[in-house]
Amino acid sequence: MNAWPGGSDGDLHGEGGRHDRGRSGGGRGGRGRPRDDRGRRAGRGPAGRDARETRRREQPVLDSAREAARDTLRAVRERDAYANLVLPRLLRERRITGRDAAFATELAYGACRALGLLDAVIEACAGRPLARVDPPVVDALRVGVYQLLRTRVAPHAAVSTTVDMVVADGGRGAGGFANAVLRRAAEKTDQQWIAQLTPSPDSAPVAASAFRHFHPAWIAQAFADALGPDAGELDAALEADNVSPRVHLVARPGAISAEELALVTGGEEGLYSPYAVYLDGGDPGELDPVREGLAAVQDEGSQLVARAATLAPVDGPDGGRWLDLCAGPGGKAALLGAIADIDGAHVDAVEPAEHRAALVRSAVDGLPVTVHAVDGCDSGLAPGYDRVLVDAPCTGLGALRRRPEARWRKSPEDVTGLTRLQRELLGAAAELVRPGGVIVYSTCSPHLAETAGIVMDAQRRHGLTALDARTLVPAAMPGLGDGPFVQLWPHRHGTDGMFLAALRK
Ligand SMILES: C[S@@+](CC[C@H](N)C(=O)[O-])C[C@H]1O[C@@H](n2cnc3c(N)ncnc32)[C@H](O)[C@@H]1O
Repeated sequence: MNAWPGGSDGDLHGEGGRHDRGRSGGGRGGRGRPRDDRGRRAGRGPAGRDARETRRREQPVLDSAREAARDTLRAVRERDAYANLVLPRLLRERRITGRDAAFATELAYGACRALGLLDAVIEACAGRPLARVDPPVVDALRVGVYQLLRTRVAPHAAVSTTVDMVVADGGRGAGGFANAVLRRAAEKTDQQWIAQLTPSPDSAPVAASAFRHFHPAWIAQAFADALGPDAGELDAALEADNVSPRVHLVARPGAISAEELALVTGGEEGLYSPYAVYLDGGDPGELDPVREGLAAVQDEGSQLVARAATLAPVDGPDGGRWLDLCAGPGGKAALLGAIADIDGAHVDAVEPAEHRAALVRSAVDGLPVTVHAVDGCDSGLAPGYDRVLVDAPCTGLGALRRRPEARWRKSPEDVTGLTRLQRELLGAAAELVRPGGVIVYSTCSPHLAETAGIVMDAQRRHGLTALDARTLVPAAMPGLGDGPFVQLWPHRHGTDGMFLAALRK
């Protein structure tokens, strides 16, 4: 198809290759009228406007939503920025609101997630590796190809607006190159490109699923390993990372019930955690119960982990000495603290990073929690705890849906360094818990090396006994497998992919 009617083929080597809005004398589409942000044709204006438009057409017409998306991708690439921190700031600074803000968000986050497919298509169309394309041009092409393959934006609008951005940034030669790449990309649908570029499902089924659902193959393999006999759910597990999660609130026990919180916020009570409320939109920071400290944003899976740490059966009476060994930024410490307040217990919360320890202090304000800015592997705290929560630093593979670019940043090498720390922290917990006391070990990752591997190693080395963690979450939860550990999944439970094990000394 001709994505940009009347357009030149450009130059795949990035030389010359003027794109043709000027040549047609009629603007984009050669029909004499410019398009709006989505490529729709604008109505004719009063006398004098046509002349102004002709003059304007000689300059690239920039589009604030697409530029914000392109600039977000640039910040992610150049300075390892988080897309979901950069984009809201750009939208605020540039006063982009309403539908334009929603469009920019879809483009920026969607392109970050789909990077594997977008880059493979760009390489196929450019006939050269991405490393040999000017990086700022790549940023714009990612936004353009995303529109062509994953949105309902008219192809000619996706092409022309992207070429405009490239010309404004890199000149007409770069614009011609971008035009040619985009027109080739527009010749096929996303499904056709996926069919053409996916590794063979027969010889590499996991890599094929990874490509289809925009994940690095090693992450898809880690999910498949963790799903084990349910590896047939791999596609669903990967696809769940491509959807932004609903906001979950936690109703602080003793301060407000989930039922009251749902009524006040217009939310819906959670399916599993007795403290959870789901919100459909809006800024949770604006809600009165959140501003007043009665509720906070917290994934339902995290709520279940903190709750499990308070429920796991200890041998003998619970003396009320509880420990959160990896507390920053304080979500679980706050829930533990609220339950401790009701149960007459006290929580020590450990977080070595001073700025994160400060976040814990603020989260637990008014609760029976003492924050210690020390290393959990060598905390200096006196042993004898009844309950210890080790919510260990991990790869975060269970929360990829929260950070659009995260999956492309992580590497298998990250796992090695983290498992060493996880082993040490669980060893420290085994020293600090009293005989008969319990440790709850959790990660926001389903990677077996970080989950069952660490726990089984600790059982052997420290003589800990695994309890059936399935009894510590609501019986209504489906798909908990054979135990004794619990692995939550976004596609099954709507929570982050939290892992949870309970061990008694
Ligand atoms: C997964 S996060 C914990 C999240 C927290 N439990 C919550 O719910 O808000 C892991 C935390 O462990 C901290 N951490 C890293 N190294 C540590 C260590 N040696 N000892 C204790 N905590 C550590 C990290 O700074 C991070 O804040």
